[in-house]
Amino acid sequence: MKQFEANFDGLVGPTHNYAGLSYGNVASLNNASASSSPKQAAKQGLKKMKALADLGMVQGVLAPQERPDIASLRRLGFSGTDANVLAMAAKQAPAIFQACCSASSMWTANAATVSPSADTSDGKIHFTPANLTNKYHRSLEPQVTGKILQATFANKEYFAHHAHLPDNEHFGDEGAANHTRLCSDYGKTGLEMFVYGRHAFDTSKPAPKKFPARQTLEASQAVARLHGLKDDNVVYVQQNPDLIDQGVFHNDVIAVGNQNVLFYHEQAFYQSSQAIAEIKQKFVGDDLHLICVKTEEVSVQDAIKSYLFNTQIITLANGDMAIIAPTDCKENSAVSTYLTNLVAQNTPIKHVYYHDVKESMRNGGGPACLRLRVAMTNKEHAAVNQSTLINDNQFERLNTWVDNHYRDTLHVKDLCDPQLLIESRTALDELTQLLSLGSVYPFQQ
Ligand SMILES: N=C(N)NCCC[C@H](NC(=O)CCC(=O)O)C(=O)O
Repeated sequence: MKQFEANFDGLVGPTHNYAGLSYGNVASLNNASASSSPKQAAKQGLKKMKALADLGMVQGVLAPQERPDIASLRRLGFSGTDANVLAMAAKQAPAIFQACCSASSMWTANAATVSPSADTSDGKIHFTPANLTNKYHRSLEPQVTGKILQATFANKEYFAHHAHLPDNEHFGDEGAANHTRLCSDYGKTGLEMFVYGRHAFDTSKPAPKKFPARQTLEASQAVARLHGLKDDNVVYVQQNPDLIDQGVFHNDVIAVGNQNVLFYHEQAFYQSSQAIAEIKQKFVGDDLHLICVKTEEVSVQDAIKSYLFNTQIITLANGDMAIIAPTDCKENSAVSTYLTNLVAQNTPIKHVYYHDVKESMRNGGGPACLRLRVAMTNKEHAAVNQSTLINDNQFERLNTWVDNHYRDTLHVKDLCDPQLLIESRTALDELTQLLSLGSVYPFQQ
């Protein structure tokens, strides 16, 4: 039976804006209050999805969330009509209000952790939505993310869905951004690598000093248990705390893996040589390619600015691997030189394709942030909600939908416009028809 890895990208929502919400994510802080283009952001994302579909990849889409999140604002005591809730919150608590307007669910690498059926004890694909406790605006996502995942992967014979971990920072979980699966083939049992930032229940252990560690070891261990993974097929690696303090807020900013390739910066991991030794020892297969980028080749700052490691590494139909990189990598001389040399070396990576995802990059989200990977068999592929898969028709329909409902520009001051809430809800109601999701949003209950 054929095995492959699908990418499910987050569709950018109608309220995409730069609110400087993510302390520790340098791009988010640097671009706070810049004006955004929700329409361009969504179309950039769709263009990348279509490019991968045209490369023969299985490409899906995960719907955005209802923003402004009126229900969350009411839970905080803002009351009256929806318009009044918007006006009251925007006036009395602008930072909280802006957090309730974020389109951050677009970064579906943070939507969940996914364990393919070749790894799990019950032979199903397991999903655990990330609780994203460290950032308030992201902590609003897991409930609806769970509903969207269950409407996308509905067939209980093939897909198992867990509740997100407890909403407490001891179990801070940022999903697939801190999870990499190494395997000799997508359909064979893989080594699932969980990267965490701190030990929540043992403060004697190393931890970053300046920026928060958003993922805890205990959260990663809980997900591995829930997914029924065997200890021999799991490795826990601590992120280098010094790098978190330089702005590496998720592991997918400094490392990325695909099948038998781990592409990472030499400073990525704490006690790196022990971590790599354990990965080598546990990897099932013989030709593991560890592509370690040295600081003198690409500095940590260049890696963070260009998102060299927030690239997607995909396996094409002919077996070659390709890197999907943001154009920011092309614009950085050290990084573009590195990539040009890389494809000429003797590694499985033979091609680099650049994509403009600048609207997302300005909030610290690159190509890999925008996608959730799901390795699957043909039968599991057939069991997915087919309306969520990108083909020529669905691409056209979604682009037209964006053209009809999205604003060309948006500024933080526009977020309390009652018309924007109406536009967003109208758009999402139509989207749930387009993607055959059913009523997944609070406003539809
Ligand atoms: N690396 C991965 N997998 N995901 C990137 C997430 C970026 C996101 N930015 C934001 O949420 C900024 C929102 C704002 O400031 O408006 C975050 O920090 O959680």
